[in-house]
Amino acid sequence: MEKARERLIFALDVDSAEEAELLVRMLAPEVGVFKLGLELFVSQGPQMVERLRRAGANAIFLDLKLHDIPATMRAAAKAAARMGVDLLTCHCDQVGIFDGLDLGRTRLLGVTVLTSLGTEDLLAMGYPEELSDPARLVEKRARLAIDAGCAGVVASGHEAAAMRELLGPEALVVCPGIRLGGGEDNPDDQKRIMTPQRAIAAGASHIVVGRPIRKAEDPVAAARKIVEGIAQGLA
Ligand SMILES: O=c1ccn([C@@H]2O[C@H](COP(=O)(O)O)[C@@H](O)[C@H]2O)c(=O)[nH]1
Repeated sequence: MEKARERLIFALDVDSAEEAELLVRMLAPEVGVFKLGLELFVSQGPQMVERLRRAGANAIFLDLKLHDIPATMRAAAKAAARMGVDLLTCHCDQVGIFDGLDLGRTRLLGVTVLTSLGTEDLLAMGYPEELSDPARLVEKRARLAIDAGCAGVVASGHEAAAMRELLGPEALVVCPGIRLGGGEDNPDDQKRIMTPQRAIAAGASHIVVGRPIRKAEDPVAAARKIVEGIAQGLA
């Protein structure tokens, strides 16, 4: 089960430092990586990284989805690396953004197409018909992410198999938009959803889960059930 647990990333989408610490203490035995996203980072600031560590988070994923000109992206990535986070997300619109940059233990993940987006959203954003299928755009953006110097990508479970084939066995393929009952569960604002088992079996290295654990009656039991799903997907 240890191998399965390491692949579960829990999204700490709360705005209070105390609530985040409580969740880390409660879920550390079940979860491999804790994700510090925009809500908590903007509310509490960089000090939150150290607070999560002290609460028991072994690995921290800073999900800031950096998006700016190369000089600003590089400077922000270096600042995140100084905090010693394990993973950091960015949008990669230009080749070679991070060329020659030593970020130590911090590995970069390129965001491909947000899991809350579907074909209609891409058309509304101005993408042409041939790129309005999220899978096509994910592939293009994954290539840019790797060319920019990322260790992997964020994509939905629907693209996990294609990502694994394109990027090879070592790449990180991190999949949010996870729902336990697949299409039958409440998707909230997610459009491209998949079960833990199917996402992992398709080639995801990690899955990201927030509300299905946080809003469960028993978050520890929900996390355990997800780890079981991951183990089945690995088998
Ligand atoms: O494409 C993306 C990229 C990041 N996320 C983040 O993952 C979690 C998902 O939360 P749920 O409650 O399990 O839906 C959230 O923190 C997002 O910011 C994503 O969903 N999709």
